[in-house]
Amino acid sequence: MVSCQAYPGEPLRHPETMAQMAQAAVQGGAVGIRCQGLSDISAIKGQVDVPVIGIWKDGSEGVYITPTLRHARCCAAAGADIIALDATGRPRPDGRSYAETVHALHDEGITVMADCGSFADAERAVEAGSDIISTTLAGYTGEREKTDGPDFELLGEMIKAFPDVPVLCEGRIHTPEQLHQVMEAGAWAAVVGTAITHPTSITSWFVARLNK
Ligand SMILES: CC(=O)N[C@H](C=O)[C@@H](O)[C@H](O)[C@H](O)COP(=O)(O)O
Repeated sequence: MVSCQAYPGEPLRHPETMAQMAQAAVQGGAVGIRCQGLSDISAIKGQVDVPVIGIWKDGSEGVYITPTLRHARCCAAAGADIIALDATGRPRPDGRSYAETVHALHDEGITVMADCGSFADAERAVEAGSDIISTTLAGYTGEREKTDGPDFELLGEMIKAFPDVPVLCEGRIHTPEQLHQVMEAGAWAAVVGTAITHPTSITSWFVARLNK
């Protein structure tokens, strides 16, 4: 699957642009799209037939990926097929726990993906009944080192501990070879973002190599 996101203030941050990006990714073989924000979700849902994982990023510190039940409900209303949310134990702006949020969403028939930053998050996410658990926040919550590539160690631990739960690998998959390794390790699916859809980062990788 491919994550199509542009960050605040960036030139590509426009729903139509992200919808075009998503279509281009699907043409290349993506079987699902992850995207951010209500406008992007609805624009992309209008243009692709593959499942869409929706998130709403609000802020940039603490719990910012779909931080409350309201954010998650809005993503579902915008058309997302799966809603991903921060599954850490950190305080959430609406005071609900992750588990309470998942239970409320399940009552409404919404499929939930848990963005985890550690094995403890994954345990809590499975306990809460998450439909999919993911390594998305590994390296971003201070609990694990930010590895150069995907966090293979956490991925392996999650696959081993939860054989009956779909485990998705997301975060810093930068090459086709890394994607292959992730799937060989037993991931149920993987999301690649920056390396496919963020030209500013990709350009900077080339520039950094020249300046080394
Ligand atoms: C930590 C966080 O906020 N991750 C975000 C989650 O939606 C995105 O910024 C990432 O691009 C996405 O997870 C895909 O990962 P990568 O771009 O590394 O392939």
